[in-house]
Amino acid sequence: MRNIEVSPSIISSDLSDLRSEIKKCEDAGAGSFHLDVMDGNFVDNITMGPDLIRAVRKSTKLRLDAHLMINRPDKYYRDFLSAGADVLLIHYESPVDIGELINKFERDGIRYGIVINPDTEFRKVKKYLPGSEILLIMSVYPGFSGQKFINSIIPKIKEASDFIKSEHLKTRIEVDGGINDITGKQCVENGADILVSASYIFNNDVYKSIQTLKNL
Ligand SMILES: O=C(CO)[C@H](O)[C@H](O)COP(=O)(O)O
Repeated sequence: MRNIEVSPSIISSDLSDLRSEIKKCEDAGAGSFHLDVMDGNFVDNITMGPDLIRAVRKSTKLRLDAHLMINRPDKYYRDFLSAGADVLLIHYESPVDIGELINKFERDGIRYGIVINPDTEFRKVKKYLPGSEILLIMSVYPGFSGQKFINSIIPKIKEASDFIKSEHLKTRIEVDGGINDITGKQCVENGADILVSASYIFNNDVYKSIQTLKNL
């Protein structure tokens, strides 16, 4: 497995704890951090904004992906970039013109990835993949950590992986939601490159669980 991306959304909101947890994840071999940005509209939850991302940025040099679960990624994406996010993950389901937003990213050299919810078919985003660094396949309905992995998304990972190989694209497949040693293994076997995980890591020994996912 190439990359374990830790989602620190369930770590304490105490900043010194956040820093020590981040350090622990780095020492365990995490490849990047996944920052869940939720606005209480696109999903039924509110989480980190640019200021918290800025705090995480100060604590790590690893890649920061900002997963924008918000209604207006077009209006706010610059705030996340200036806070220190490296890659913007935008939902196909966002109520904005995704094609137009991607054109802006391409023009301005912004790194981005496309996210699809469990019910969204892979074929809908095929055309956006050539410039997309990441295709994030959600394995839960976005909004909350600690949900159960939805098994029916597995064929979508395989379909995306076959397509990416046949088109010789560089897009990496990431899976997020309910990832543990068992579900993570299924994702890897079907072509996932990056696994995002929060509860499996933080409800267990951080070092051991990151190592287990890395070794899948
Ligand atoms: O927030 C989420 C969905 O919106 C994620 O599922 C989170 O990034 C990972 O959490 P967990 O590993 O507990 O499923």
